Amino acid sequence: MPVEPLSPQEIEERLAALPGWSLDAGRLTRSYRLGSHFAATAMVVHIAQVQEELDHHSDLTLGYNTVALAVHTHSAGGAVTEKDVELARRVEDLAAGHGAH
Ligand SMILES: C[C@H](O)[C@H](O)[C@H]1CNC2=NC(N)=NC(=O)C2=N1
Repeated sequence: MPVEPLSPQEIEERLAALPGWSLDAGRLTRSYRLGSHFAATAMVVHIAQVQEELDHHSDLTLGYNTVALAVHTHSAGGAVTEKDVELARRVEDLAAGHGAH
C-alpha cells in the first residue's frame, strides 16, 4: 500500500511530540551523543534491527560517540511520511536505554 506524504502542518504536529527531531532538507533528522564509541556502535546495531523490522531505513551515521539519523520515504518520492515518524518514535524509545541524549 502506498504511503502518503505528510503535509507541512502534519509534520510540525508530529515533530512537536518528538523533541530533538527536526526537518532538515526534507528529512526527519536527529543526532544523539553517547558515552563511548562502543556505546554508539551498539545503538547503531539496535537501530538497524528496528529498521529491518519496520522495513524502513534511515541514513544512519556513526561518529566517535555520536549517532545521527536522517530519514525520508523513498517510495513516496522522498517525502516525509508516517513511516518516518514511526521510525523516529521507535528510535526515541530505545535511545534512553543506550544512555543517548
Ligand atoms: C523493498 C523494500 O521494502 C523497500 O525498498 C523499502 C526499504 N526501506 C525503505 N526505507 C525508506 N526510508 N524508504 C523506503 O521507501 C524504503 N523502502
